Amino acid sequence: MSAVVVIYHSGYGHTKKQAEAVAEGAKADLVAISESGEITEADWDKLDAAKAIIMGSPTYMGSVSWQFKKFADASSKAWFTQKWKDKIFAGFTNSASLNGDKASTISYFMTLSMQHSGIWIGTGLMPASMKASTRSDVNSLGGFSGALMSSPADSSADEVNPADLETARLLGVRVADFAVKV
Ligand SMILES: Cc1cc2nc3c(=O)[nH]c(=O)nc-3n(C[C@H](O)[C@H](O)[C@H](O)COP(=O)(O)O)c2cc1C
Repeated sequence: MSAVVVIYHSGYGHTKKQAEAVAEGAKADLVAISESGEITEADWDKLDAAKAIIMGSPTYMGSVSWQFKKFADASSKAWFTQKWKDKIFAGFTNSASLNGDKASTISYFMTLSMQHSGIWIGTGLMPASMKASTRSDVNSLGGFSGALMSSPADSSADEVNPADLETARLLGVRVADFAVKV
């Protein structure tokens, strides 16, 4: 089992690419939440054993998908005994608009992490916010609290932005570093 687990939902495959990039950076186990909002008992065991949990969901209607929320509600079982206390947490989200209220999704991940008495890790990345900045720069969406990706509504999962994937990968690297330190 890996020290870091990436748990995510993706309806149409875009956020899956982002999750894979985070997992690559963190050398993490990937756990996909199913279309019915379920994970297996073995997946729960992985989460219980992890030092760090990185959460991901597309932003749907300004928040996590209902499948992710079903997982979050099911995590109340771990919450009752504070099983995940002092684990490291981080998050990422992807949506169509450049903004699209992605911050609400990241904010929800942070709330969930605090309910589990965890330690939140942000991206630690400076934003690409100069006149010369482009969408080919790392962290061009300026995510401090979590890694952000924007996938235009008419784009396929194979067309996700490489710089956003690199932003995701770097979040994974950072979380894995902290998992070793803590
Ligand atoms: C039900 C639904 C709600 C959505 N709500 C938002 C939204 O609030 N903001 C936004 O920018 N995009 C929104 N989108 C677009 C998705 O976030 C976008 O298509 C994303 O790439 C989907 O990721 P996925 O392929 O991992 O499911 C929504 C899409 C769906 C299907």
